[in-house]
Amino acid sequence: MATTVDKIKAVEEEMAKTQKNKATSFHLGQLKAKLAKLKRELLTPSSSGGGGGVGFDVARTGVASVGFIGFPSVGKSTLMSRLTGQHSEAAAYEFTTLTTVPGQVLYNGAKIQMLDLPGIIQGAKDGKGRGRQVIAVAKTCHLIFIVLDVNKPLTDKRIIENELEGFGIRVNKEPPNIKITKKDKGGISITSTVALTHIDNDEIKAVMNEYRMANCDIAIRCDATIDDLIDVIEAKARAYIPVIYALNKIDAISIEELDLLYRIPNACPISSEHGWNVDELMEQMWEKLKLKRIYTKPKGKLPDYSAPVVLRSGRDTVEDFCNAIHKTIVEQFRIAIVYGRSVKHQPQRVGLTHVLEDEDIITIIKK
Ligand SMILES: Nc1nc2c(ncn2[C@@H]2O[C@H](COP(=O)(O)OP(=O)(O)OP(=O)(O)O)[C@@H](O)[C@H]2O)c(=O)[nH]1
Ligand SMILES: [K+]
Ligand SMILES: [Mg+2]
Repeated sequence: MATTVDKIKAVEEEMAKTQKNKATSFHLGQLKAKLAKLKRELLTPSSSGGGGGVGFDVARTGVASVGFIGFPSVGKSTLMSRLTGQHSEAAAYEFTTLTTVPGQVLYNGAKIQMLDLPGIIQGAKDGKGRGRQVIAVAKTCHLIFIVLDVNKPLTDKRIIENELEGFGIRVNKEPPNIKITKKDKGGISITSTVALTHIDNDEIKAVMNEYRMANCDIAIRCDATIDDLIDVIEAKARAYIPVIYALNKIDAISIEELDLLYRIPNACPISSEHGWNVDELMEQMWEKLKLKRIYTKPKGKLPDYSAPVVLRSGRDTVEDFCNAIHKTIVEQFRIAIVYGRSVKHQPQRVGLTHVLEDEDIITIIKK
């Protein structure tokens, strides 16, 4: 019997043979959906040849985690030791690091977990080396540092991105603005608020057909591609994760070369060995993580600026704040008084569902 990897290869070959035009768009849509389903099968731990993060995952600490991904010997472990003080074995030979090594940094009062990971190689997503387990850990992180050696070709960047993409990670991207609502009958109806330049209705219908979704309303609010549509259907298998390219070993290049590196978006040139520009890397990390520092002000006293409660965006309501301090607080909660960017009036009384912003000051009034 053909393995999932064989089936993927067959579909990819057929796609390569098929020219994209009006007559083939239904067929191509079907193939793309087939491919996405096969890839999910490959990555689901229970299926044959699958690989989850089991064995490579470690206990999570702190408010957010950052995973280090890169080819062997680009300097991930040197960076880890530099940032966290947690020693992670570094050496001139490849695959020095064989498992996840956790460490922690305290930045702006937030405890952030750093995960040094083994190096991956091209083809990792298809099961080469232990790449799948490594990428599975990265998929659960809130931010990924793609570490690159600036002495190596810049095409490495694209190769690593492909590996992550193939594992369902979407790099520096928001989920596509497409809403699919299932119905009992009535077939497929497609509405779009912008002109669709990449897909036609035939293709969309082919994908929905392949997923056995015969009745649904599809509202498209972006110039989506067929891959975007599939990403929305496969939402459970996708992770939208911010990435910073840590361009390491800049001590080995010239100033002219360094100037070019500064033009790459989402990149931060560094030298792990010498500690050059790692402050900048930490600043970029802070921006990408979008954490919110909430200062507590005991009634009638000054706010405590020394130890903020740090929340992640999306889990940033007054209720989340209460739970971050102690589970029982919500039961005794009457009202909160908030100063800062999240409120119009300074101060303002708010309830549990109110969304807080970075550097808000809060007083909890109990029943
Ligand atoms: N010149 C220079 N060398 C560096 C720098 N950072 C790391 N190295 C060297 O690169 C080699 C590999 O470093 P590691 O930290 O072990 O790299 P790694 O990515 O963790 O490697 P694996 O765990 O094997 O995947 C070592 O010889 C380091 O001394 C740097 O900023 N500049
Ligand atoms: K190494
Ligand atoms: Mg290492």
